[in-house]
Amino acid sequence: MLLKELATYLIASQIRGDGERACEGMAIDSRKVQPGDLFICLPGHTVDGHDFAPQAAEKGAAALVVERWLDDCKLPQLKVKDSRLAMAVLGNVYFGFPSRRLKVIGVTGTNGKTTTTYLIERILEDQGRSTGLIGTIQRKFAGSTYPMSGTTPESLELQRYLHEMAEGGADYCVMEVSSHALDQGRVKGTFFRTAIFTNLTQDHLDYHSTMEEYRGAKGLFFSRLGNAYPADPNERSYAVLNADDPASSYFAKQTAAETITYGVENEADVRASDISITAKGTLFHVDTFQGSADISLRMVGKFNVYNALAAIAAALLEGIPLERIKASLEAVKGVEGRVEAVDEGQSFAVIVDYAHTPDGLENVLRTVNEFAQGRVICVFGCGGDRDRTKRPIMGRIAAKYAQHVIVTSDNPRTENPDAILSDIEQGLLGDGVDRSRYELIVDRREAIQKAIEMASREDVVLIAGKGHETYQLIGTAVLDFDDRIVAKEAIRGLAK
Ligand SMILES: CC(=O)N[C@H]1[C@@H](OP(=O)(O)OP(=O)(O)OC[C@H]2O[C@@H](n3ccc(=O)[nH]c3=O)[C@H](O)[C@@H]2O)O[C@H](CO)[C@@H](O)[C@@H]1O[C@H](C)C(=O)N[C@@H](C)C(=O)N[C@H](CCC(=O)O)C(=O)O
Ligand SMILES: Nc1ncnc2c1ncn2[C@@H]1O[C@H](COP(=O)(O)OP(=O)(O)OP(=O)(O)O)[C@@H](O)[C@H]1O
Ligand SMILES: N[C@H](CCC[C@H](N)C(=O)O)C(=O)O
Ligand SMILES: [Mg+2]
Repeated sequence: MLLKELATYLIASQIRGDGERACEGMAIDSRKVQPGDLFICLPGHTVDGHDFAPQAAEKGAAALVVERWLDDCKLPQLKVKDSRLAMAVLGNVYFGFPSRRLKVIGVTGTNGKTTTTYLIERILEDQGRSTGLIGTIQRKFAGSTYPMSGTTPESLELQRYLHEMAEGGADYCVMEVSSHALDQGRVKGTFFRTAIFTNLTQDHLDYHSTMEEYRGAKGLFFSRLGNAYPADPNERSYAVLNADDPASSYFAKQTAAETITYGVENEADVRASDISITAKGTLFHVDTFQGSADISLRMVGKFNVYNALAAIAAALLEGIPLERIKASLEAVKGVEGRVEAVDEGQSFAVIVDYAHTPDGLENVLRTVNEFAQGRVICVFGCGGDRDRTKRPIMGRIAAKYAQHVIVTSDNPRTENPDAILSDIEQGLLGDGVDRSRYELIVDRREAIQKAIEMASREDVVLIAGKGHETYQLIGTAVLDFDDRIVAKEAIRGLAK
Protein backbone atom coordinates (compact mmCIF):
# COMPACT_ATOMS: atom_id res chain seq x y z
CA MET A 1 0.00 0.00 0.00
CA LEU A 2 1.07 3.59 -0.53
CA LEU A 3 2.12 5.60 2.49
CA LYS A 4 -0.60 8.15 1.80
CA GLU A 5 -3.26 5.40 1.71
CA LEU A 6 -2.13 4.09 5.07
CA ALA A 7 -2.24 7.65 6.40
CA THR A 8 -5.98 7.85 5.72
CA TYR A 9 -6.56 5.40 8.60
CA LEU A 10 -4.78 7.72 11.05
CA ILE A 11 -6.78 10.90 10.86
CA ALA A 12 -4.40 13.26 12.66
CA SER A 13 -1.22 11.96 11.04
CA GLN A 14 1.13 14.00 8.86
CA ILE A 15 3.39 12.94 6.00
CA ARG A 16 6.82 14.36 5.30
CA GLY A 17 8.45 13.23 2.06
CA ASP A 18 7.10 11.01 -0.70
CA GLY A 19 3.53 9.93 0.14
CA GLU A 20 3.45 7.76 -2.99
CA ARG A 21 6.10 5.44 -1.52
CA ALA A 22 4.85 1.84 -1.60
CA CYS A 23 5.08 -0.13 1.66
CA GLU A 24 5.23 -3.86 1.09
CA GLY A 25 5.43 -5.01 4.68
CA MET A 26 5.80 -3.72 8.23
CA ALA A 27 8.43 -4.14 10.92
CA ILE A 28 9.06 -2.86 14.45
CA ASP A 29 12.54 -4.32 14.90
CA SER A 30 15.33 -2.87 12.75
CA ARG A 31 17.08 -6.25 12.80
CA LYS A 32 14.12 -7.87 11.07
CA VAL A 33 13.43 -5.22 8.41
CA GLN A 34 12.96 -6.52 4.85
CA PRO A 35 13.45 -4.27 1.80
CA GLY A 36 10.25 -2.26 1.18
CA ASP A 37 9.01 -2.47 4.79
CA LEU A 38 7.38 0.35 6.71
CA PHE A 39 9.48 0.64 9.89
CA ILE A 40 7.39 1.64 12.90
CA CYS A 41 9.48 3.43 15.56
CA LEU A 42 8.23 2.47 19.03
CA PRO A 43 9.39 4.36 22.10
CA GLY A 44 10.22 1.32 24.27
CA HIS A 45 10.76 0.65 27.94
CA THR A 46 14.47 -0.02 27.45
CA VAL A 47 15.44 1.67 24.16
CA ASP A 48 13.79 4.03 21.68
CA GLY A 49 12.92 2.51 18.30
CA HIS A 50 13.46 5.96 16.68
CA ASP A 51 17.18 5.47 17.35
CA PHE A 52 17.18 2.45 15.02
CA ALA A 53 15.77 4.27 11.98
CA PRO A 54 19.26 4.47 10.34
CA GLN A 55 19.68 0.67 10.65
CA ALA A 56 16.18 0.17 9.23
CA ALA A 57 17.02 2.50 6.33
CA GLU A 58 20.22 0.56 5.65
CA LYS A 59 18.21 -2.65 5.43
CA GLY A 60 15.97 -1.11 2.81
CA ALA A 61 12.98 0.22 4.76
CA ALA A 62 10.63 2.18 2.44
CA ALA A 63 9.30 4.63 5.01
CA LEU A 64 8.95 5.29 8.74
CA VAL A 65 6.17 5.78 11.26
CA VAL A 66 7.46 8.21 13.88
CA GLU A 67 6.23 10.15 16.89
CA ARG A 68 8.68 12.98 16.14
CA TRP A 69 10.27 14.04 12.85
CA LEU A 70 13.68 12.47 12.30
CA ASP A 71 15.46 15.31 10.50
CA ASP A 72 18.59 13.29 9.76
CA CYS A 73 16.71 10.51 8.02
CA LYS A 74 15.95 10.81 4.31
CA LEU A 75 13.10 8.28 4.29
CA PRO A 76 9.47 9.44 3.93
CA GLN A 77 7.89 9.68 7.39
CA LEU A 78 4.39 9.40 8.75
CA LYS A 79 4.13 11.26 12.05
CA VAL A 80 1.55 10.01 14.53
CA LYS A 81 0.74 10.76 18.18
CA ASP A 82 1.08 7.17 19.33
CA SER A 83 3.10 4.75 17.24
CA ARG A 84 1.93 1.68 19.21
CA LEU A 85 -1.66 2.60 18.37
CA ALA A 86 -0.64 3.32 14.76
CA MET A 87 0.94 -0.15 14.63
CA ALA A 88 -2.31 -1.77 15.80
CA VAL A 89 -4.37 0.18 13.26
CA LEU A 90 -1.99 -0.31 10.33
CA GLY A 91 -1.51 -3.99 11.15
CA ASN A 92 -5.26 -4.41 10.95
CA VAL A 93 -5.48 -2.54 7.67
CA TYR A 94 -2.51 -4.37 6.18
CA PHE A 95 -3.86 -7.82 7.08
CA GLY A 96 -7.44 -7.00 6.11
CA PHE A 97 -9.10 -6.81 9.56
CA PRO A 98 -8.60 -10.51 10.32
CA SER A 99 -10.48 -10.54 13.64
CA ARG A 100 -13.64 -9.84 11.62
CA ARG A 101 -13.02 -12.95 9.54
CA LEU A 102 -13.01 -15.40 12.43
CA LYS A 103 -14.36 -15.40 15.97
CA VAL A 104 -11.79 -14.42 18.57
CA ILE A 105 -12.24 -15.59 22.15
CA GLY A 106 -9.82 -13.97 24.61
CA VAL A 107 -8.97 -14.93 28.17
CA THR A 108 -7.46 -12.54 30.72
CA GLY A 109 -6.72 -12.91 34.44
CA THR A 110 -3.77 -13.54 36.73
CA ASN A 111 -3.97 -17.34 36.63
CA GLY A 112 -5.75 -19.93 34.51
CA LYS A 113 -5.51 -18.27 31.08
CA THR A 114 -3.49 -21.03 29.40
CA THR A 115 -5.59 -23.79 30.93
CA THR A 116 -8.90 -22.14 29.98
CA THR A 117 -7.80 -21.50 26.39
CA TYR A 118 -6.77 -25.16 26.03
CA LEU A 119 -10.15 -26.34 27.30
CA ILE A 120 -12.05 -24.08 24.92
CA GLU A 121 -9.89 -25.09 21.99
CA ARG A 122 -10.56 -28.76 22.74
CA ILE A 123 -14.33 -28.25 22.93
CA LEU A 124 -14.47 -26.28 19.68
CA GLU A 125 -12.19 -28.67 17.79
CA ASP A 126 -14.25 -31.66 18.95
CA GLN A 127 -17.25 -29.98 17.31
CA GLY A 128 -15.39 -29.76 14.02
CA ARG A 129 -14.85 -26.02 14.38
CA SER A 130 -11.38 -25.22 13.16
CA THR A 131 -9.62 -23.34 15.97
CA GLY A 132 -6.29 -21.55 16.32
CA LEU A 133 -4.63 -20.94 19.68
CA ILE A 134 -2.24 -18.21 20.85
CA GLY A 135 -0.70 -18.20 24.33
CA THR A 136 2.14 -18.88 26.74
CA ILE A 137 3.00 -22.42 25.69
CA GLN A 138 2.66 -22.06 21.96
CA ARG A 139 0.80 -20.82 18.93
CA LYS A 140 -1.07 -23.59 17.23
CA PHE A 141 -3.16 -24.00 14.12
CA ALA A 142 -4.11 -26.76 11.69
CA GLY A 143 -1.81 -29.33 13.25
CA SER A 144 1.27 -27.07 13.32
CA THR A 145 2.72 -25.52 16.47
CA TYR A 146 5.11 -22.60 16.84
CA PRO A 147 7.01 -21.49 19.94
CA MET A 148 6.07 -18.19 21.61
CA SER A 149 8.43 -15.72 23.24
CA GLY A 150 5.70 -14.31 25.47
CA THR A 151 2.01 -14.77 26.19
CA THR A 152 0.34 -12.18 23.93
CA PRO A 153 2.15 -11.05 20.76
CA GLU A 154 2.65 -7.47 19.63
CA SER A 155 -0.31 -6.15 17.62
CA LEU A 156 1.50 -6.47 14.31
CA GLU A 157 2.37 -10.13 14.86
CA LEU A 158 -1.07 -10.80 16.30
CA GLN A 159 -2.79 -9.45 13.17
CA ARG A 160 -0.46 -11.58 11.04
CA TYR A 161 -1.30 -14.73 13.04
CA LEU A 162 -5.03 -14.02 12.90
CA HIS A 163 -4.76 -13.41 9.17
CA GLU A 164 -2.95 -16.73 8.67
CA MET A 165 -5.64 -18.51 10.67
CA ALA A 166 -8.47 -16.83 8.78
CA GLU A 167 -6.83 -17.62 5.44
CA GLY A 168 -6.34 -21.20 6.58
CA GLY A 169 -10.07 -21.54 7.19
CA ALA A 170 -10.15 -21.13 10.97
CA ASP A 171 -13.56 -20.53 12.50
CA TYR A 172 -12.09 -19.40 15.82
CA CYS A 173 -8.96 -18.19 17.53
CA VAL A 174 -8.72 -18.69 21.30
CA MET A 175 -6.04 -16.52 22.85
CA GLU A 176 -4.54 -15.35 26.12
CA VAL A 177 -4.60 -11.63 26.75
CA SER A 178 -2.04 -10.50 29.33
CA SER A 179 -2.24 -7.26 31.30
CA HIS A 180 1.00 -6.13 29.64
CA ALA A 181 -0.67 -6.63 26.28
CA LEU A 182 -3.71 -4.61 27.32
CA ASP A 183 -1.58 -1.81 28.73
CA GLN A 184 0.58 -1.68 25.60
CA GLY A 185 -2.37 -1.83 23.21
CA ARG A 186 -1.26 -5.16 21.67
CA VAL A 187 -4.91 -6.21 21.19
CA LYS A 188 -6.19 -2.79 20.13
CA GLY A 189 -8.18 -3.15 16.94
CA THR A 190 -8.83 -6.85 17.55
CA PHE A 191 -12.53 -7.56 17.64
CA PHE A 192 -13.33 -10.04 20.41
CA ARG A 193 -16.44 -12.15 20.25
CA THR A 194 -16.01 -13.17 23.88
CA ALA A 195 -13.78 -11.81 26.63
CA ILE A 196 -13.25 -14.09 29.62
CA PHE A 197 -11.97 -13.10 33.05
CA THR A 198 -10.45 -15.80 35.27
CA ASN A 199 -9.29 -14.02 38.43
CA LEU A 200 -7.28 -11.09 39.75
CA THR A 201 -4.65 -11.63 42.43
CA GLN A 202 -1.21 -10.22 43.02
CA ASP A 203 1.38 -10.35 40.26
CA HIS A 204 3.30 -7.99 37.98
CA LEU A 205 3.60 -5.20 40.55
CA ASP A 206 6.94 -4.40 38.95
CA TYR A 207 5.05 -3.27 35.84
CA HIS A 208 1.72 -2.04 37.21
CA SER A 209 2.48 0.04 40.27
CA THR A 210 -0.65 -0.89 42.24
CA MET A 211 -3.35 -3.56 42.17
CA GLU A 212 -5.82 -0.84 41.08
CA GLU A 213 -3.63 -0.08 38.08
CA TYR A 214 -3.33 -3.81 37.33
CA ARG A 215 -7.12 -4.15 37.52
CA GLY A 216 -7.44 -1.06 35.34
CA ALA A 217 -5.29 -2.70 32.63
CA LYS A 218 -7.53 -5.78 32.68
CA GLY A 219 -10.56 -3.47 32.61
CA LEU A 220 -9.46 -2.21 29.18
CA PHE A 221 -10.34 -5.64 27.80
CA PHE A 222 -13.95 -5.28 28.85
CA SER A 223 -14.39 -1.58 28.16
CA ARG A 224 -13.27 -2.12 24.55
CA LEU A 225 -15.69 -4.99 23.90
CA GLY A 226 -18.50 -4.51 21.40
CA ASN A 227 -22.14 -3.98 22.22
CA ALA A 228 -24.64 -6.48 23.57
CA TYR A 229 -27.20 -5.63 20.88
CA PRO A 230 -25.58 -4.26 17.72
CA ALA A 231 -27.51 -3.91 14.45
CA ASP A 232 -25.48 -6.78 12.98
CA PRO A 233 -25.80 -9.87 15.23
CA ASN A 234 -22.34 -11.01 14.11
CA GLU A 235 -20.95 -8.04 15.98
CA ARG A 236 -22.41 -9.20 19.26
CA SER A 237 -19.90 -9.54 22.09
CA TYR A 238 -19.97 -11.27 25.46
CA ALA A 239 -18.11 -10.80 28.73
CA VAL A 240 -17.70 -14.00 30.75
CA LEU A 241 -16.94 -13.06 34.36
CA ASN A 242 -16.01 -14.96 37.52
CA ALA A 243 -18.83 -14.24 39.99
CA ASP A 244 -16.58 -15.21 42.91
CA ASP A 245 -13.90 -12.60 42.16
CA PRO A 246 -14.57 -9.07 43.46
CA ALA A 247 -13.00 -7.49 40.37
CA SER A 248 -15.84 -8.82 38.20
CA SER A 249 -18.34 -6.20 39.33
CA TYR A 250 -15.86 -3.53 38.21
CA PHE A 251 -15.49 -5.20 34.78
CA ALA A 252 -19.27 -5.62 34.47
CA LYS A 253 -19.61 -1.85 34.87
CA GLN A 254 -16.92 -1.24 32.24
CA THR A 255 -18.52 -3.24 29.47
CA ALA A 256 -21.37 -2.69 27.04
CA ALA A 257 -21.35 -6.39 26.14
CA GLU A 258 -23.78 -8.95 27.51
CA THR A 259 -22.38 -10.44 30.71
CA ILE A 260 -22.46 -14.13 31.61
CA THR A 261 -21.19 -15.17 35.03
CA TYR A 262 -19.72 -18.40 36.37
CA GLY A 263 -18.74 -19.42 39.87
CA VAL A 264 -19.10 -21.67 42.85
CA GLU A 265 -19.70 -19.54 45.94
CA ASN A 266 -21.99 -16.85 44.51
CA GLU A 267 -25.10 -16.93 42.30
CA ALA A 268 -23.98 -17.38 38.68
CA ASP A 269 -25.33 -18.26 35.22
CA VAL A 270 -22.98 -21.25 35.15
CA ARG A 271 -22.52 -22.57 38.66
CA ALA A 272 -20.73 -25.59 40.08
CA SER A 273 -21.65 -27.47 43.23
CA ASP A 274 -20.81 -30.76 44.96
CA ILE A 275 -17.13 -30.51 44.10
CA SER A 276 -15.01 -33.46 45.14
CA ILE A 277 -11.28 -33.75 44.55
CA THR A 278 -9.28 -36.95 44.37
CA ALA A 279 -5.68 -37.64 43.39
CA LYS A 280 -6.92 -38.58 39.91
CA GLY A 281 -9.36 -35.81 39.16
CA THR A 282 -12.25 -33.58 40.15
CA LEU A 283 -15.99 -34.24 40.10
CA PHE A 284 -18.62 -31.52 40.12
CA HIS A 285 -22.21 -30.77 39.24
CA VAL A 286 -22.94 -27.80 37.01
CA ASP A 287 -26.16 -25.84 36.49
CA THR A 288 -26.25 -23.60 33.45
CA PHE A 289 -28.70 -21.53 31.40
CA GLN A 290 -28.77 -24.53 29.03
CA GLY A 291 -29.28 -27.44 31.44
CA SER A 292 -27.28 -29.32 34.06
CA ALA A 293 -24.62 -32.03 34.08
CA ASP A 294 -22.24 -33.99 36.30
CA ILE A 295 -18.70 -33.58 35.10
CA SER A 296 -15.68 -35.68 35.91
CA LEU A 297 -12.47 -33.79 35.11
CA ARG A 298 -9.19 -35.65 34.88
CA MET A 299 -7.48 -32.50 36.14
CA VAL A 300 -7.18 -31.95 39.88
CA GLY A 301 -7.89 -28.81 41.88
CA LYS A 302 -10.83 -26.56 42.64
CA PHE A 303 -9.16 -23.90 40.50
CA ASN A 304 -9.60 -26.18 37.50
CA VAL A 305 -13.34 -26.25 38.19
CA TYR A 306 -13.27 -22.48 37.67
CA ASN A 307 -11.29 -22.89 34.44
CA ALA A 308 -13.77 -25.52 33.27
CA LEU A 309 -16.75 -23.29 34.16
CA ALA A 310 -15.29 -20.42 32.13
CA ALA A 311 -14.83 -22.80 29.20
CA ILE A 312 -18.40 -24.13 29.58
CA ALA A 313 -19.81 -20.59 29.54
CA ALA A 314 -17.83 -19.65 26.43
CA ALA A 315 -18.83 -22.86 24.64
CA LEU A 316 -22.52 -22.49 25.50
CA LEU A 317 -22.38 -19.00 23.96
CA GLU A 318 -21.28 -20.70 20.73
CA GLY A 319 -24.37 -22.88 20.81
CA ILE A 320 -22.58 -26.10 21.76
CA PRO A 321 -24.84 -28.45 23.77
CA LEU A 322 -23.78 -29.08 27.37
CA GLU A 323 -23.55 -32.85 26.82
CA ARG A 324 -20.94 -32.33 24.10
CA ILE A 325 -19.03 -29.85 26.24
CA LYS A 326 -19.02 -32.41 29.05
CA ALA A 327 -17.62 -35.11 26.75
CA SER A 328 -14.77 -32.86 25.61
CA LEU A 329 -13.86 -31.67 29.12
CA GLU A 330 -13.84 -35.23 30.43
CA ALA A 331 -11.43 -36.27 27.67
CA VAL A 332 -8.80 -33.64 28.53
CA LYS A 333 -5.94 -35.33 30.38
CA GLY A 334 -4.40 -32.05 31.48
CA VAL A 335 -2.34 -29.18 30.19
CA GLU A 336 1.43 -29.49 29.84
CA GLY A 337 3.29 -28.28 32.94
CA ARG A 338 0.10 -27.69 34.92
CA VAL A 339 -0.14 -30.19 37.83
CA GLU A 340 1.78 -32.60 35.58
CA ALA A 341 2.79 -35.84 37.29
CA VAL A 342 6.30 -37.20 36.76
CA ASP A 343 6.01 -40.93 37.11
CA GLU A 344 9.02 -43.21 36.93
CA GLY A 345 7.38 -45.83 39.12
CA GLN A 346 8.65 -44.24 42.35
CA SER A 347 6.83 -44.72 45.68
CA PHE A 348 6.09 -41.01 46.12
CA ALA A 349 4.43 -38.44 43.84
CA VAL A 350 6.30 -35.76 41.90
CA ILE A 351 4.27 -32.91 40.43
CA VAL A 352 5.49 -30.13 38.15
CA ASP A 353 3.31 -27.03 38.09
CA TYR A 354 3.48 -23.53 36.63
CA ALA A 355 2.31 -21.73 39.80
CA HIS A 356 4.38 -18.55 39.83
CA THR A 357 2.10 -16.23 41.77
CA PRO A 358 1.03 -16.27 45.45
CA ASP A 359 -2.52 -17.33 44.56
CA GLY A 360 -1.35 -19.97 42.08
CA LEU A 361 1.05 -21.46 44.62
CA GLU A 362 -1.56 -21.45 47.37
CA ASN A 363 -4.12 -23.13 45.11
CA VAL A 364 -1.83 -25.88 43.95
CA LEU A 365 -0.49 -26.53 47.45
CA ARG A 366 -4.02 -26.73 48.85
CA THR A 367 -4.90 -29.16 46.09
CA VAL A 368 -1.86 -31.33 46.75
CA ASN A 369 -2.75 -31.35 50.46
CA GLU A 370 -6.18 -32.72 49.61
CA PHE A 371 -4.68 -36.00 48.43
CA ALA A 372 -1.17 -36.19 49.95
CA GLN A 373 -0.90 -39.11 52.33
CA GLY A 374 2.62 -38.26 53.47
CA ARG A 375 4.58 -35.00 53.63
CA VAL A 376 4.46 -32.25 51.02
CA ILE A 377 7.91 -31.08 49.91
CA CYS A 378 7.80 -27.87 47.87
CA VAL A 379 10.60 -26.70 45.57
CA PHE A 380 10.07 -23.23 44.16
CA GLY A 381 11.61 -19.84 43.41
CA CYS A 382 10.61 -16.48 41.91
CA GLY A 383 11.59 -14.94 38.59
CA GLY A 384 14.15 -12.14 38.52
CA ASP A 385 13.42 -8.70 37.00
CA ARG A 386 9.78 -9.23 37.96
CA ASP A 387 7.48 -8.35 40.89
CA ARG A 388 9.68 -8.49 44.00
CA THR A 389 6.88 -7.96 46.48
CA LYS A 390 5.41 -11.39 45.76
CA ARG A 391 8.56 -13.17 46.92
CA PRO A 392 8.14 -13.11 50.75
CA ILE A 393 4.42 -13.79 50.33
CA MET A 394 5.16 -16.93 48.31
CA GLY A 395 7.71 -17.97 50.94
CA ARG A 396 5.05 -17.71 53.64
CA ILE A 397 2.52 -19.66 51.56
CA ALA A 398 4.99 -22.46 50.84
CA ALA A 399 5.77 -22.87 54.55
CA LYS A 400 2.09 -22.76 55.46
CA TYR A 401 1.11 -25.66 53.21
CA ALA A 402 4.30 -27.74 52.85
CA GLN A 403 6.10 -29.63 55.57
CA HIS A 404 9.44 -28.95 53.92
CA VAL A 405 10.38 -26.10 51.57
CA ILE A 406 13.38 -25.88 49.27
CA VAL A 407 13.74 -22.34 48.03
CA THR A 408 15.64 -22.23 44.74
CA SER A 409 16.11 -20.21 41.55
CA ASP A 410 13.34 -19.78 38.99
CA ASN A 411 14.55 -17.61 36.09
CA PRO A 412 16.89 -15.18 37.87
CA ARG A 413 17.39 -13.17 34.66
CA THR A 414 19.73 -10.26 35.41
CA GLU A 415 19.21 -10.27 39.20
CA ASN A 416 21.56 -11.83 41.74
CA PRO A 417 20.03 -15.30 42.37
CA ASP A 418 21.05 -15.33 46.05
CA ALA A 419 19.32 -12.00 46.59
CA ILE A 420 16.05 -13.41 45.17
CA LEU A 421 16.26 -16.41 47.51
CA SER A 422 16.91 -14.04 50.38
CA ASP A 423 13.80 -11.97 49.47
CA ILE A 424 11.75 -15.18 49.62
CA GLU A 425 13.38 -16.15 52.93
CA GLN A 426 12.19 -12.89 54.48
CA GLY A 427 8.66 -14.30 54.41
CA LEU A 428 9.77 -17.47 56.19
CA LEU A 429 11.77 -15.53 58.77
CA GLY A 430 8.88 -13.12 59.30
CA ASP A 431 6.62 -16.04 60.16
CA GLY A 432 9.23 -17.59 62.44
CA VAL A 433 9.41 -20.79 60.38
CA ASP A 434 11.89 -23.20 61.99
CA ARG A 435 15.19 -23.34 60.07
CA SER A 436 14.94 -27.14 59.98
CA ARG A 437 11.81 -26.87 57.81
CA TYR A 438 13.40 -25.07 54.90
CA GLU A 439 16.63 -24.66 53.01
CA LEU A 440 18.01 -22.42 50.29
CA ILE A 441 19.66 -24.15 47.34
CA VAL A 442 20.38 -21.70 44.54
CA ASP A 443 21.00 -24.37 41.86
CA ARG A 444 17.60 -25.62 40.71
CA ARG A 445 18.89 -29.02 39.62
CA GLU A 446 20.45 -29.61 43.03
CA ALA A 447 17.27 -28.42 44.74
CA ILE A 448 15.13 -30.88 42.76
CA GLN A 449 17.60 -33.69 43.44
CA LYS A 450 17.57 -32.93 47.16
CA ALA A 451 13.76 -32.94 47.30
CA ILE A 452 13.59 -36.27 45.53
CA GLU A 453 16.29 -37.82 47.70
CA MET A 454 14.51 -36.82 50.88
CA ALA A 455 11.05 -38.00 49.74
CA SER A 456 9.66 -41.15 51.36
CA ARG A 457 6.77 -43.38 50.43
CA GLU A 458 3.49 -41.44 49.93
CA ASP A 459 5.13 -38.00 50.10
CA VAL A 460 4.42 -35.44 47.37
CA VAL A 461 7.21 -33.38 45.84
CA LEU A 462 5.79 -30.25 44.21
CA ILE A 463 8.14 -28.45 41.84
CA ALA A 464 6.50 -25.10 41.11
CA GLY A 465 7.07 -22.06 38.91
CA LYS A 466 8.40 -23.25 35.57
CA GLY A 467 5.86 -25.84 34.40
CA HIS A 468 6.28 -26.36 30.65
CA GLU A 469 9.39 -24.16 30.35
CA THR A 470 12.33 -25.92 28.73
CA TYR A 471 14.93 -23.30 29.62
CA GLN A 472 16.32 -21.34 32.52
CA LEU A 473 17.20 -17.67 32.13
CA ILE A 474 20.35 -16.87 34.07
CA GLY A 475 21.84 -13.45 33.37
CA THR A 476 21.28 -13.04 29.65
CA ALA A 477 21.93 -16.74 28.94
CA VAL A 478 19.17 -19.13 27.95
CA LEU A 479 20.13 -22.57 29.31
CA ASP A 480 18.40 -25.87 28.61
CA PHE A 481 16.37 -26.79 31.68
CA ASP A 482 13.18 -28.77 32.07
CA ASP A 483 11.86 -29.53 35.59
CA ARG A 484 10.28 -32.74 34.32
CA ILE A 485 13.49 -34.09 32.79
CA VAL A 486 15.57 -33.07 35.80
CA ALA A 487 13.07 -34.75 38.14
CA LYS A 488 13.07 -37.93 36.06
CA GLU A 489 16.86 -38.06 36.10
CA ALA A 490 16.87 -37.57 39.86
CA ILE A 491 14.35 -40.38 40.37
CA ARG A 492 16.36 -42.72 38.14
CA GLY A 493 19.46 -41.74 40.12
CA LEU A 494 17.78 -43.05 43.31
CA ALA A 495 17.84 -46.62 42.09
CA LYS A 496 21.64 -46.57 41.73
C1 LIG B 1 7.85 -4.62 29.37
C2 LIG B 1 7.45 -5.21 28.07
O1 LIG B 1 6.40 -5.81 27.97
N1 LIG B 1 8.28 -5.01 27.04
C3 LIG B 1 7.95 -5.47 25.69
C4 LIG B 1 8.09 -4.28 24.76
O2 LIG B 1 9.39 -3.85 24.89
P1 LIG B 1 9.72 -2.35 24.76
O3 LIG B 1 8.60 -1.55 24.23
O4 LIG B 1 10.32 -1.93 26.03
O5 LIG B 1 10.82 -2.46 23.63
P2 LIG B 1 12.36 -2.08 23.68
O6 LIG B 1 13.14 -3.31 23.89
O7 LIG B 1 12.59 -0.92 24.58
O8 LIG B 1 12.56 -1.62 22.17
C5 LIG B 1 11.84 -0.50 21.60
C6 LIG B 1 11.74 -0.71 20.11
O9 LIG B 1 13.05 -0.70 19.55
C7 LIG B 1 13.15 -1.76 18.66
N2 LIG B 1 14.57 -2.15 18.48
C8 LIG B 1 15.33 -2.52 19.54
C9 LIG B 1 16.65 -2.91 19.33
C10 LIG B 1 17.18 -2.90 18.01
O10 LIG B 1 18.33 -3.24 17.75
N3 LIG B 1 16.36 -2.51 17.01
C11 LIG B 1 15.08 -2.14 17.20
O11 LIG B 1 14.41 -1.82 16.24
C12 LIG B 1 12.30 -2.86 19.29
O12 LIG B 1 11.94 -3.85 18.36
C13 LIG B 1 11.12 -2.04 19.77
O13 LIG B 1 10.19 -1.89 18.73
O14 LIG B 1 7.90 -4.64 23.41
C14 LIG B 1 8.84 -5.64 22.97
C15 LIG B 1 8.62 -5.87 21.49
O15 LIG B 1 7.38 -6.38 21.23
C16 LIG B 1 8.63 -6.92 23.80
O16 LIG B 1 9.53 -7.92 23.39
C17 LIG B 1 8.88 -6.58 25.27
O17 LIG B 1 8.60 -7.72 26.06
C18 LIG B 1 9.58 -8.01 27.04
C19 LIG B 1 10.70 -8.84 26.41
C20 LIG B 1 8.93 -8.79 28.19
O18 LIG B 1 9.62 -9.45 28.94
N4 LIG B 1 7.63 -8.71 28.35
C21 LIG B 1 6.90 -9.44 29.40
C22 LIG B 1 6.96 -8.70 30.73
C23 LIG B 1 5.47 -9.60 28.95
O19 LIG B 1 4.97 -8.86 28.11
N5 LIG B 1 4.80 -10.60 29.51
C24 LIG B 1 3.41 -10.87 29.21
C25 LIG B 1 2.90 -12.04 30.06
C26 LIG B 1 2.74 -11.67 31.49
C27 LIG B 1 1.72 -12.54 32.19
O20 LIG B 1 0.52 -12.34 32.08
O21 LIG B 1 2.13 -13.44 32.93
C28 LIG B 1 3.22 -11.30 27.76
O22 LIG B 1 2.12 -11.06 27.22
O23 LIG B 1 4.13 -11.90 27.20
N1 LIG C 1 -8.22 -20.54 37.88
C1 LIG C 1 -7.09 -20.56 38.57
N2 LIG C 1 -6.99 -19.90 39.75
C2 LIG C 1 -5.85 -19.89 40.46
N3 LIG C 1 -4.74 -20.55 40.10
C3 LIG C 1 -4.76 -21.22 38.94
C4 LIG C 1 -5.94 -21.26 38.12
N4 LIG C 1 -5.68 -22.01 37.03
C5 LIG C 1 -4.40 -22.40 37.15
N5 LIG C 1 -3.86 -21.95 38.30
C6 LIG C 1 -2.46 -22.11 38.79
O1 LIG C 1 -1.68 -21.20 38.02
C7 LIG C 1 -0.70 -21.89 37.24
C8 LIG C 1 -0.66 -21.31 35.84
O2 LIG C 1 -1.85 -21.67 35.15
P1 LIG C 1 -2.06 -21.17 33.66
O3 LIG C 1 -0.82 -21.42 32.92
O4 LIG C 1 -3.31 -21.74 33.16
O5 LIG C 1 -2.21 -19.61 33.95
P2 LIG C 1 -1.88 -18.35 33.04
O6 LIG C 1 -2.84 -17.31 33.48
O7 LIG C 1 -1.88 -18.72 31.63
O8 LIG C 1 -0.39 -17.95 33.46
P3 LIG C 1 0.58 -16.87 32.66
O9 LIG C 1 0.25 -15.53 33.22
O10 LIG C 1 1.96 -17.23 33.02
O11 LIG C 1 0.30 -17.00 31.22
C9 LIG C 1 -1.13 -23.36 37.24
O12 LIG C 1 -0.01 -24.17 37.12
C10 LIG C 1 -1.86 -23.49 38.56
O13 LIG C 1 -0.95 -23.70 39.61
N1 LIG D 1 4.02 -14.97 32.31
C1 LIG D 1 4.77 -14.92 33.54
C2 LIG D 1 5.59 -16.13 33.59
C3 LIG D 1 6.44 -16.28 34.84
C4 LIG D 1 7.13 -17.61 34.87
C5 LIG D 1 8.24 -17.72 35.84
N2 LIG D 1 8.92 -18.94 35.55
C6 LIG D 1 9.20 -16.53 35.72
O1 LIG D 1 10.09 -16.61 34.89
O2 LIG D 1 9.07 -15.58 36.49
C7 LIG D 1 5.59 -13.63 33.60
O3 LIG D 1 6.10 -13.21 32.56
O4 LIG D 1 5.66 -13.05 34.66
MG1 LIG E 1 -0.51 -18.39 30.20
